[in-house]
Amino acid sequence: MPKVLISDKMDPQAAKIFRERGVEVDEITGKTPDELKAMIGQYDGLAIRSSTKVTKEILEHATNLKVVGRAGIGVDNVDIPAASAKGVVVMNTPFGNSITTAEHAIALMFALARQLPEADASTQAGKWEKNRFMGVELTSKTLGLIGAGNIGSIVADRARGLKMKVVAFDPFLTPERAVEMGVEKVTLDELLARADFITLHTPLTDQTRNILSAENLAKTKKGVRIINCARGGLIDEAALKAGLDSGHIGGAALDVFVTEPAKESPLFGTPNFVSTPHLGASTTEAQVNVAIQVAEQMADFLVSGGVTNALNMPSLSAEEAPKLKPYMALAEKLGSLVGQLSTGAIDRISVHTEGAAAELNQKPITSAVLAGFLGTQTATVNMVNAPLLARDRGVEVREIRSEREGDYHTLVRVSVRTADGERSVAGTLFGDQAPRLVELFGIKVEADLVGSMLYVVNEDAPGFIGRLGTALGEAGVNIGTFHLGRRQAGGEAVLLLSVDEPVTAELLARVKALPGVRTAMGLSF
Ligand SMILES: NC(=O)C1=CN([C@@H]2O[C@H](COP(=O)(O)OP(=O)(O)OC[C@H]3O[C@@H](n4cnc5c(N)ncnc54)[C@H](O)[C@@H]3O)[C@@H](O)[C@H]2O)C=CC1
Ligand SMILES: O=C(O)CCC(=O)C(=O)O
Repeated sequence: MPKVLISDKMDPQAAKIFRERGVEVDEITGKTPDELKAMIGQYDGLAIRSSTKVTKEILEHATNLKVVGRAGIGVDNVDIPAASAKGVVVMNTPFGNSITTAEHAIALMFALARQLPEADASTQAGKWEKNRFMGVELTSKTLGLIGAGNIGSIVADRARGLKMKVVAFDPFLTPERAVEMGVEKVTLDELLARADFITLHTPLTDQTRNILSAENLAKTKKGVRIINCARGGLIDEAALKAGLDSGHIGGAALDVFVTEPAKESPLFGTPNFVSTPHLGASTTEAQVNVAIQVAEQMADFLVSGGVTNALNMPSLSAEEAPKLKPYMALAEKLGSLVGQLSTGAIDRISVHTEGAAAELNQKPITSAVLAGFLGTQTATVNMVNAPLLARDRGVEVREIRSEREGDYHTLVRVSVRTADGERSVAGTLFGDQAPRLVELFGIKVEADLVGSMLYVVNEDAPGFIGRLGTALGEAGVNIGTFHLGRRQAGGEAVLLLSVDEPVTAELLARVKALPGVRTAMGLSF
């Protein structure tokens, strides 16, 4: 039974779903990195929010880990390249908390417009400072939206409901989508010059870091009010403080900070500054949503191989997974076969699907071929890290589909190119389930690739099979299955035998010494 650790505070629905789906679960929150390192080795899955930092060091100790699930959107707390290199799938729940976060941005916009936190503190202090708190209306004001994705588009919708004019800067926003959202697509400079309120909804990337830098803040309208419910680091906090102090910036509300938890900041205590402790996603509804989603996604993956919302692997629905499973087994065996039989550097692998196989999601099939192929060279490869490893090794990967059936109703062909040219192997599924090799370097064969196998290339001549059988018998090796193919009578022939023991160097020497043998190799699947 797979075992999952929930290491951050999460709605109880998550643990309930894991248990219902046959996944054992421990809920242990608040552990230090060292404590997590010591315990992570026993888990197949790790469910987190933002507190747990899934670093390279933690991953090094995660000997059984297959999946990290983030109950939320941002995955800045997960070292995705390190997870990918280790073959660990990283998933998030990209929609479960979007409405809640958008509402928080709107709440902070109102808080700034009417100085609600300061008015509240003053009133509760018994001051009744009616004349001190003069607000502004939102109606007819211009809201500058930086980032018009899931959350940004909900903010735009709510702002339009408040009769605001919305201008948006997002390099990936199409003109059609801008029209659909009812926003005006503008450049960043135009947004800075026109907006009365600016709200940020982008991830933190090299392009967005300090997108509100001192220079850009200086381009804003005097009195602008700024809201950040996305990520710390999008605004230069020192420049923001200077802008608030000078009065150029009329107000700022931050839910997120460069350093979190933000227990101290030069911004604290600044007039017209409002802050919340990364509460964007903190509503009952959002937390139930993300907890359910993350548990369902992780359980799907651990129990049936379905992949949803993975950031480092192609998606594979729970319905697709059982259909693809036998293909992935076939693809992995074919990849492993070409890996074991190839000598010399391979610079290209092509995965060609024909018939029924061509109608399926190709990415998992290709990843399985690469995992099988690279598994012959390195121990720590799986479908997650195989495409990266192939790229790192300079192997070009091609996918070709032909929906028309050939000799078989479904076929996967794997071709590898080396300095000596291109060679291929092909396989099908018998009864849509059982992987079978049907072609080996241009020779028709029909073989189960299973366990220890002996591969022999010989000259097709009478008496050879008898001599080989005798040699194996004398070596005390029992033959399980025997598969034969030849290019033409009297030409090159191929033998694939499954044997009950691993093929030893001594056995290979005996076989190679037989007259007519061109090559002999041990294979294992
Ligand atoms: N405060 C909180 O508790 C929460 C914060 N978030 C954060 O909110 C942010 C936005 O989340 P979503 O809307 O779901 O993401 P999303 O991926 O749907 O949207 C992000 C948008 O940013 C745009 N973008 C990327 N680079 C840009 C650039 N250089 N300039 C302008 N726009 C750019 C993208 O094109 C995309 O449209 C994320 O950073 C996420 O982590 C999300 C949930 C809760
Ligand atoms: O889980 C949380 O409270 C933070 C949510 C968040 O920042 C996100 O989903 O990106």
